[in-house]
Amino acid sequence: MRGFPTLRSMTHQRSIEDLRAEVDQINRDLLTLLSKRGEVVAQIGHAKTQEGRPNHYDPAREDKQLKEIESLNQGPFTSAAVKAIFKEIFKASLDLEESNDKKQLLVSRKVKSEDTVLDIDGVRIGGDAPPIIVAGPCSIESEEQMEQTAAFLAAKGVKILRGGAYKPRTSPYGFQGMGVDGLILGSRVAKEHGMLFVTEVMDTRDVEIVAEHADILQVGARNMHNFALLREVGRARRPVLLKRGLSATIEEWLYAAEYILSEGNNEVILCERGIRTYEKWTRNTLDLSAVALAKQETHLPVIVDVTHAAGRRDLLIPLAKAALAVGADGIHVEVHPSPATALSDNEQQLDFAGYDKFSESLSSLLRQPARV
Ligand SMILES: C=C(O[C@@H]1C=C(C(=O)O)C=C[C@H]1O)C(=O)O
Repeated sequence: MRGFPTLRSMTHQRSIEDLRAEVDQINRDLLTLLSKRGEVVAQIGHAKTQEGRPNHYDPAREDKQLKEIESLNQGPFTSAAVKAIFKEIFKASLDLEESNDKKQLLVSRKVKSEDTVLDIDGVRIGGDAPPIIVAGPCSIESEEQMEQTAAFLAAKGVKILRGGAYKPRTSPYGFQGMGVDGLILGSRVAKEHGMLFVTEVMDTRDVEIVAEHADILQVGARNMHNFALLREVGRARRPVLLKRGLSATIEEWLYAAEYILSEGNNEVILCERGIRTYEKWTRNTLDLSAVALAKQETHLPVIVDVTHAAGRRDLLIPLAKAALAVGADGIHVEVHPSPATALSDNEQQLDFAGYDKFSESLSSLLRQPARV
């Protein structure tokens, strides 16, 4: 039939409203399919987590799907347009997998929104407690050294005495620590002065003996990735001070804490101690954003080891002030009666006069709980 369209043929052309109603229905169908896809993807994500796969992102799998989609595409959209849409779907799917994973982390605020406050024999750490000071020598060296340090620090109101009995030294020929004798000495001296004793454990085989003598077990920066040790301290019924690894990302640090919590030990104190960067004027670079982020993402107390972060005495006061300003729940600082003759870290430990100046400079900040 030729000529102008008749009224009848025109009625075949559907109205915009009618077409839009169909689009609305297609949107609903697409959404149903997308949600269904999201549920399946979430199950894939869960399976990956259970298998212990470190990455959810799988570019090869995404690529395979894009190739198939391209070969099936018959228009009207170009392959580039269809692929762009699917890439968005993959991205949203990956976000879903990863956020589900985070949601389940025991360290996360999504699982426990309120601050964890440790109460170790009346010493409160985290939440609304005023910031604590953990102080003492790098290594336990002698009775006289420990006695003098504990007496001095206890008189200044310090409640937690540190001191290494097992030392992770760069050189195997460096002083390796006093071992069990150091544990016995450190715990006795701390007790005599009404202090808690924190010391590092480096080996799964030592966890039991260290837990017998220490009030808090320290996992050092070099062992943050020692998953067997993390699990073992997770089984020990003692609070754990977990230092961030030298080159660990914040995520790796929090996963390390997760290892401990996953074994049933919820009493973990995170400790930022500076990370390795290209900077040479400081031993490490204090990562203040890690402190703020760890406080934001987790419910655990976070303290800052200013001694190792700086590696030099002249920066301890400003760095400690900065740490408290970003919400740290405490400061870790090395103090030795005679740093020049110390068997380890003699560049960075404070002597007693230095500690006096340090604590006076921080006194107003130490009275108040950290508030950001
Ligand atoms: C769902 C998966 O995880 C991610 C999301 C994908 C998707 O949405 O199709 C594909 C690969 C991964 O990056 C998977 O590995 O299959």
